[in-house]
Amino acid sequence: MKPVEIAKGIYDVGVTDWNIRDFHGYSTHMGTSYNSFLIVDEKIALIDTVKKEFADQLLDKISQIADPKKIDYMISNHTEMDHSGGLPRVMHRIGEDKPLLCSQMGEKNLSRHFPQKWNYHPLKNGEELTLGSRTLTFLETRMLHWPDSMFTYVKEDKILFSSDAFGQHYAGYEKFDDVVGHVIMSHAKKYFANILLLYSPLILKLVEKITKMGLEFNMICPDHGILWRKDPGKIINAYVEWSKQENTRKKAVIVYDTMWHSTETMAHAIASGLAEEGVNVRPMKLREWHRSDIMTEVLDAKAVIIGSPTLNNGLFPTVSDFLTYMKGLKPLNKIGAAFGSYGWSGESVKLINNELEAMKFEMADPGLKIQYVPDKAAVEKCTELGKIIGKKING
Ligand SMILES: Cc1cc2nc3c(=O)[nH]c(=O)nc-3n(C[C@H](O)[C@H](O)[C@H](O)COP(=O)(O)O)c2cc1C
Repeated sequence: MKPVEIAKGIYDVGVTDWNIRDFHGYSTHMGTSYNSFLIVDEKIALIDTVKKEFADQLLDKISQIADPKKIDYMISNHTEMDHSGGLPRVMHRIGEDKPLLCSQMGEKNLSRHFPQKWNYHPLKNGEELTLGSRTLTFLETRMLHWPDSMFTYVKEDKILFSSDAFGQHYAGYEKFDDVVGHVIMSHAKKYFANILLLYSPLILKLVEKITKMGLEFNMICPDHGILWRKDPGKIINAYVEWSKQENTRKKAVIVYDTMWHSTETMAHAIASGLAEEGVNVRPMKLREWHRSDIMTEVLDAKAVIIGSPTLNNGLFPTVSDFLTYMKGLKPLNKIGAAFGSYGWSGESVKLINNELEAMKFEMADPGLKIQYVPDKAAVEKCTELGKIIGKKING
């Protein structure tokens, strides 16, 4: 792929990783891209690099525009290795003594990744750099999503280079929101649900801060996926809505696993009770769905109902896995309930309740456990539980 001129003298020189399916532990349906931006002015700056194994592709693209040795500034918006892994190759080519601009935490974190004694220029929040006709402003966005994260804003072009924020794991020749269309929102949603959800309060503060500063955006350029040029407000509004977690949709997700289908029978009966109450419900079996796909559904669900058989006095391992994962992502304002089949000791429901209560879910019911295979009466109890949860969602 050739470099794409996204505005006069500003190029996306990033690379596409078509086949990546597991991105630090969650699934990508469509690969991803590692975006990197070259700004050619009186001085030349490169914003972010790419994964180590793609560094030569990045350098090839840069060379189509300018000799890499002519790059005056290397800017690192984020230390994570999908953006910094190419730094050793790039610094070697552009000159080891070239200024490497990053946040103050960026300097600390980069030096914990790379032994090279680069010419670090740690930046203060709001610090500016003039490239000639353009001014770059650096905005610290600590913990969005790492301590080192920052944005780079080009005043004159009103372009925000937003690092991992507003990204999506999407690989394609379409580079812009208006070309790819609305389908991109499902990728942006999955990315938010799995990477940013836990920082929702910080996101709301950041959007408020940016609004107060009166920053305007002609384009938002994240480090993954497409660039927002037609409607940058669309992704900002979506982030605000997702971060508020008001969960106004009548939607429930039933997350479960099963060995002999008893817990599954319960899941489907609970689902039919919810459906009777007009709730949009999705039963999702953990060994069929990746935890990150389930989390995407959880993002805008009002209720999350978890089912597990009892196995060796505990939870089925995939259920523990999911509860650990969801707990870390800190979803807010959810209704919860637990269910499961058991043989003799039946600990699973209590264990799930403990976890959901620790996550401050509003419990709809003490939970339902059924011994071995659910009979007709047990199935009715499950449907009843679905209705109880449905009424709570409606009420
Ligand atoms: C290897 C194994 C270990 C089990 N351990 C327990 C246990 O410690 N306590 C219990 O109540 N039931 C235990 N059971 C019984 C299951 O919970 C029971 O068969 C249940 O109906 C399975 O539900 P499922 O069909 O949804 O998998 C165990 C079952 C298996 C296969």
